Parts: sequence; structure tokens; C-alpha cells
Amino acid sequence: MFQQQEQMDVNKKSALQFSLYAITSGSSNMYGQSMVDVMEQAILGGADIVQLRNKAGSRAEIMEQAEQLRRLTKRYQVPFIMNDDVSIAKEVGADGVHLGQDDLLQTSVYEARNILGDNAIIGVSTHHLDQALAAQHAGADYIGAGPVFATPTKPGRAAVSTSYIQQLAQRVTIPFVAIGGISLDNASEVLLAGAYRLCAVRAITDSAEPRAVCEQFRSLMQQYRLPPKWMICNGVRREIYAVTIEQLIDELTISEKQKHFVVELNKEILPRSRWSEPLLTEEASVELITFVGGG
Ligand SMILES: Cc1ncc(COP(=O)(O)OP(=O)(O)O)c(N)n1
Ligand SMILES: Cc1nc(C(=O)O)sc1CCOP(=O)(O)O
Ligand SMILES: [Mg+2]
Repeated sequence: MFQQQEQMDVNKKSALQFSLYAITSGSSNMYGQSMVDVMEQAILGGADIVQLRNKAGSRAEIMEQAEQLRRLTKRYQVPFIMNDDVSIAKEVGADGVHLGQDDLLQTSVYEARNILGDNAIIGVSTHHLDQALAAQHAGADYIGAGPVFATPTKPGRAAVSTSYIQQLAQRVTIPFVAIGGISLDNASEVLLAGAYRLCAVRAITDSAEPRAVCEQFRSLMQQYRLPPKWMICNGVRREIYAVTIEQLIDELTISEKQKHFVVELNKEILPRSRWSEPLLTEEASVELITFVGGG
């Protein structure tokens, strides 16, 4: 818990800078491409994190797939996340595990962290803001946010819509990834709502050309947001997209009446005349010091 406020291991920090998250489906796709080939194509197209999701296989089958994906992702130096099962994640040396709200009833973030260690990536699915804030507080490294659109991959789960993405962009300090029904046709809508990271199953696995699909996702994504930076804002370590103090104030949705403060950037007072300069960089530390009116 609260590890976001400490210095993060460099490998974990770089793993969490992912932008396109590919999740498996089945052992081969409808074009006869094996699951591993599809994921390799996805990685070559720009997927920079991979999850094994097999809801129906035997433990032995899942273990074998996990080992295959572990080898593949090591070769390309891409993080590998195991869905649902912390013990398989541990056994194959996955980089982390993804837990849904139901999975948390079996294994909490705290327990997963104890089993996998501080450097493991623990992701948690969330469907509304309270769950997101709880996951962040519990020490999750990233949040899954969805389903943004209704999807047959998760039947019966109501769409949260892009308004949930807007909420997360303003309220959570850890990375979040939009998931559910995301395709090349609607990705812009999700990015416009404030997502930097997108996750897809069918858009990638149901395509005859997973590599081309991922390339197109990545080129779309580059049009919307610059990668976020880890910064310390008023003592809290968090992801920040802003590059100027003015943008930071907007990003933190500070209301008009609270905008009278002194800004310290890396321990130096920053005059208001410089608030529009692109000064915010990785690991910058910003203090927005407000004054309480006296009588
Ligand atoms: C990145 C990511 N986000 C959400 C999920 C869904 O997890 P969960 O709600 O536990 O559902 P299942 O995938 O286990 O059916 C995910 N797997 N990955
Ligand atoms: C596995 C999963 N989890 C979701 C969530 O909202 O937590 S939506 C989802 C399915 C995503 O698949 P597709 O890209 O095919 O829609
Ligand atoms: Mg699950």
C-alpha cells in the first residue's frame, strides 16, 4: 500500500508506461493463427503489455500457455500479466497478475503482493469510481476501467461509458487502462475522454492482421495524449499529463476560487509569468501552496 509515494523500481516504472494492452482469447483465432503467433504479431505492431486470459482451460493447459507467453514476452521485453491466478503468475515468473472484483474475494491486492513481491504489477478491474479509489488505496499498480462499451467477451456486464473514463482521468493518481468493446472505430472517443492506455481482446485476436491493427491503434493513440509522467504533486506521487502549471491546475480540476497560490517547482518558487512554460518533466516535484485567509 502507498508505494506510489515511494521511489518505484525502474523496471516496474517502465513496465507501467504501457499504452496498448493485448489480451489473449482461445488457443488460436478464426484464421488458424495460434494464440502465441497472434500475441507476437500484436507485440510487433506495438502492444506493450500482454495478458493470458483463459477462462475455460485446465490448469495444465493454462500453465503451458503461460510458459509460452512468458518466453515470448521475455524475448521482446514486454511485461506479461496472468489473469486471475496468482499461483500460476508466481510459478511461471509472470510480471504480474490481473484481479477482478470477484477475484479479490479470493485473493486481495495485499495477499497478491505478499506472494508476488513489491516489483510485481498488480492490476484490478473496476466499474465505478468507488472501486477505483479502493483499488488505488489497496496498492494496485493500475486499474482496468470497463467495459467502456458492451462486449460479448464479458457478457451481461453493463457498459460504463466514456463518462467513467473522464472521471478516472480526473480522480485517480495511478495508471488506468480502458477496456471493453474497444475497436479502431471507437478508440478516438475513449482517448478523447481522457484515456492514455487502451486494452483489447477481439479487436486484436479476431483480426486476420493483428500486427496492422495494433499499429493503427498506436498511431491513433499518438494523436491524442503525450505519455504521462510520474511526478510528486503536493507530496503525492502520481501520474500527470500536464506539461505546464496551467495545464496541471486544469488536470487537478482546481476550482476558480482556489487558484490563488504560490507554486514551487523542484523546491524553487515559480513566478506566475512562467506558468504557461512546458517545465513539468518526469520526477518533477510541485507544491501548490494555498493561503488560508486570516481575519
Ligand atoms: C486489463 C484488464 N482489465 C479488466 C479485466 C477483467 O477482469 P475480471 O473482471 O476479473 O474478468 P475476467 O477477465 O477474469 O473474466 C482484465 N482481465 N484485464
Ligand atoms: C475481459 C474484460 N474485462 C472487462 C471489464 O470491463 O473489466 S471488459 C472485458 C472484455 C474485453 O474484450 P473485448 O476487447 O473483446 O471487448
Ligand atoms: Mg478475473
